[in-house]
Amino acid sequence: MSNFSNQIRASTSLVRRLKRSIGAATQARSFTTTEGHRPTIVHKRSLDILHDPWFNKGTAFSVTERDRLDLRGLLPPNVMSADQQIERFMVDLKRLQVQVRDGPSDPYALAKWRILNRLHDRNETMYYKVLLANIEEYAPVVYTPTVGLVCQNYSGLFRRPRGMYFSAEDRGEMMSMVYNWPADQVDMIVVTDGSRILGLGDLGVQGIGITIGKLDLYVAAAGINPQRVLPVMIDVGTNNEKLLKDPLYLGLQQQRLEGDEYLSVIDEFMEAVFTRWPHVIVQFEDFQSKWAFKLLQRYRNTYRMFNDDVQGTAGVAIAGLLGAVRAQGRPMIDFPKQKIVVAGAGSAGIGVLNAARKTMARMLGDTETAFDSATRQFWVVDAKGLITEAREDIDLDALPFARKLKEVDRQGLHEGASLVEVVEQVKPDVLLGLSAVGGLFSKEVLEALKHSTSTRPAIFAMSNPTKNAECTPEEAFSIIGENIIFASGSPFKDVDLGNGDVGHSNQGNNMYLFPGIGLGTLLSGSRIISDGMLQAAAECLASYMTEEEVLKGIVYPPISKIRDITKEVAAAIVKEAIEEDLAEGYREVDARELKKLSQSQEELLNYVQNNMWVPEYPTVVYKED
Ligand SMILES: NC(=O)C1=CN([C@@H]2O[C@H](COP(=O)(O)OP(=O)(O)OC[C@H]3O[C@@H](n4cnc5c(N)ncnc54)[C@H](O)[C@@H]3O)[C@@H](O)[C@H]2O)C=CC1
Ligand SMILES: CC(=O)C(=O)O
Ligand SMILES: [Mg+2]
Repeated sequence: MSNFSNQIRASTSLVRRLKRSIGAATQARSFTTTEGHRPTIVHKRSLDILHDPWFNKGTAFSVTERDRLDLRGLLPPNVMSADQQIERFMVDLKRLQVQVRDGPSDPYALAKWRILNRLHDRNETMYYKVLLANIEEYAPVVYTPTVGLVCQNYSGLFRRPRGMYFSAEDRGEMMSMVYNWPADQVDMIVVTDGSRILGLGDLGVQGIGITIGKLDLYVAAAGINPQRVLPVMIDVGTNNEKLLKDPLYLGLQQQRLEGDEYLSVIDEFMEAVFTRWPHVIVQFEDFQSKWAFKLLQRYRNTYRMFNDDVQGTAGVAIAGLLGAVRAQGRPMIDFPKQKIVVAGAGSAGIGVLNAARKTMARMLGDTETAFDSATRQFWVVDAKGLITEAREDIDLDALPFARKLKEVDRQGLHEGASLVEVVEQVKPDVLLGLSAVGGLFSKEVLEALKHSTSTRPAIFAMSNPTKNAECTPEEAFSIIGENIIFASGSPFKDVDLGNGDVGHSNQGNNMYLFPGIGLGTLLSGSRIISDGMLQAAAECLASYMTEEEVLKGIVYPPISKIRDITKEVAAAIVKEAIEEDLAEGYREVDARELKKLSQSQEELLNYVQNNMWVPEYPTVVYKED
């Protein structure tokens, strides 16, 4: 344990291969006669048929065919005609041609994604080998920012299905549908309902792209076996008017289910996956805020699940915020003195606020007074401006952070004050954006931040993808000056400050935590994912950065180190699960043995490392069923 981590503890008492063998040995025979008279006889079902270019019809399989061939849930729900399929393909092809001529950047990224995606479909070992060896170059393609563009264009890009689709039409069927997935063991599921994909809003069924991107990182960073990951899309409809009217949209064309109807679908899904795979871990991803918190509360004490946007983001933000304190040359225990303005009070913003307040309060002694005092360090601005107790219909999750009217009055502020006004008056140490509004940290806002009382103001422009970042590092360094800390959710290049120095652009993204949270939970065999485990993950990330790096303004590791940091985070999770008596062991390592090996950090790290899948070809032998 590093000094830094000890300091935290002391000062705060912080305290798939998919069963491709199915049918592989069976040979398909086809008796082709006059079209429409005799059926084609196949000796394959399920994914094998979708992966067979001779018999695959993709989205054109009829509902009855889907039932006969065990395809329910393996395809998006909307059945397409062959003409529609061709139209969709041509629209996509022509759009790409036009865009290649007119503007190179997006199509280039999409073209790279397509090439990688085809490799993913042909050869997973090679795909992950390529990804891992070039993670700095390709993470931005398979993950943010390009994955956002992929989701926006998914109906056009869709070729081969990957993952499972559970739709509102599948109610009552999910318990049997889960058996259509060919893998008997699934370790990690990433699920979305597509309601808030990155900062791009409701993308309906097209949101499956983000679950695939996140699971790519699970394999690359955490070494989760690719045969044991499952991307899931729960299609309860969409409120995206454009998609509702689009004849080529692949999802259910109805308004989203709400209330108990919505909950019953998610409940049924959870029950089904945990019945088939009792040890699976489910990561909720990009659910709109109004459901993110409710679902987390509903399931977190019963199932092995977490919400990445609420909890993963919070941990990453805490690590960065602590790094920003150290970068000022101050002890980390000064964190509770930081004045923090947060723009955005959705699932991510509120998640960060709750966790940051808790960390401060612990540092101050964990009393009620400490909690109150910590709360006063935050000013929250949403679409309606500064949140105060005068806000009508205030969101219950934001209520604890509503500023008292008397206080804001003294500060020359008021209910609904603009972000510029707030930054001008508060002169914060940190300006953190999780608003999904690109350019929100305008010239005026950044000018106002020049008057920060901090010796080294920190700007966290965390919204994704790139175009939604609240500001760019060039803007931040050029307007505020060299002596700042900058982090963004999607990657930006470092800034050449013109004097031989570099302005570091950190990537503050939950990718530094979620793979380790999943891996650590798996290897500990913990029944649930506790706050303590998440706190341990955040502390581990914070302590990963050396004093020298932090003083240079580097508060997050480079993505090239993602496997290493993930291993450390996983070990921290395992250790905490053992301490909280939640660990039940993994495979042949039972709880007692786990406890024993966790006495030595080296042994614990070896245990984690030895359980990480590596993309190397195994020797393949054939055996008849
Ligand atoms: N860097 C990272 O690791 C992560 C980044 N994010 C990003 O955070 C963003 C927000 O995600 P959610 O909280 O789930 O979304 P959300 O839609 O629930 O919340 C957005 C919030 O921003 C506020 N907002 C809108 N316009 C604003 C304005 N002009 N000024 C101030 N606030 C404004 C809204 O009122 C709302 O409170 C997304 O872009 C997402 O990509 C989310 C999770 C992780
Ligand atoms: C990074 C992430 O989870 C998001 O932007 O939603
Ligand atoms: Mg997310």
